[in-house]
Amino acid sequence: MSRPVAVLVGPPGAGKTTVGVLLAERLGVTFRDVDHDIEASAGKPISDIFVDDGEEVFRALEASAVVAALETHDGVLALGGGAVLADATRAALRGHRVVHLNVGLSDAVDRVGLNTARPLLALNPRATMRTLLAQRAPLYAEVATVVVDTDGRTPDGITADVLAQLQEVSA
Ligand SMILES: Nc1ncnc2c1ncn2[C@@H]1O[C@H](COP(=O)(O)OP(=O)(O)OP(=O)(O)O)[C@@H](O)[C@H]1O
Ligand SMILES: O=C(O)C1=C[C@@H](O)[C@@H](O)[C@H](O)C1
Ligand SMILES: [Mg+2]
Repeated sequence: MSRPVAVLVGPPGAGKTTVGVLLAERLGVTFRDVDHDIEASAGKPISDIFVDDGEEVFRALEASAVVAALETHDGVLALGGGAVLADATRAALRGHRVVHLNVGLSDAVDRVGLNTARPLLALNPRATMRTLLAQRAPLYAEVATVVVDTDGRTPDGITADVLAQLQEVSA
């Protein structure tokens, strides 16, 4: 059984996909994004899964996709922003190197913008993001072995910090 070299968690706009790609390049490993796994197996975008099937169905697909990816991927793995909501997913993350990319309200809203690909943030993005950050902060903290702040920082700088902290943890 393989295990990821690092699992990235954090809210929408934290930069899991952006930093994950850079981190994988720096480590010479492959990058995998559970959001993409779900879209590939459902054959449609996440926004369509939310509209056609509802959030509950999406969360069930997500929980299975996370377990499958944790068991089979040996590179860098990014989870969806809400994956940590599932008790089973938080339990499955125990023993893994989990990097929480931390982002504050202002940077998160700026980065996510008005992009309708994020169904939860399609209406009133700022208020929704504020609630989501507050509700999920303890869940990211519970699973993280490394925390990196991303506000006002470039993806390259964040990636260097993640690498340094991962090395410290495994030293
Ligand atoms: N450090 C950063 N500074 C400025 N912009 C950034 C930074 N990191 C990511 N971005 C931009 O913010 C947007 C969201 O980034 P990204 O898709 O990587 O976030 P995510 O955490 O994967 O979000 P989601 O949970 O929705 O998948 C993208 O347009 C990306 O280019
Ligand atoms: O924060 C969330 O709940 C989500 C984040 C995205 O990565 C996707 O997994 C989906 O849009 C839900
Ligand atoms: Mg992403």
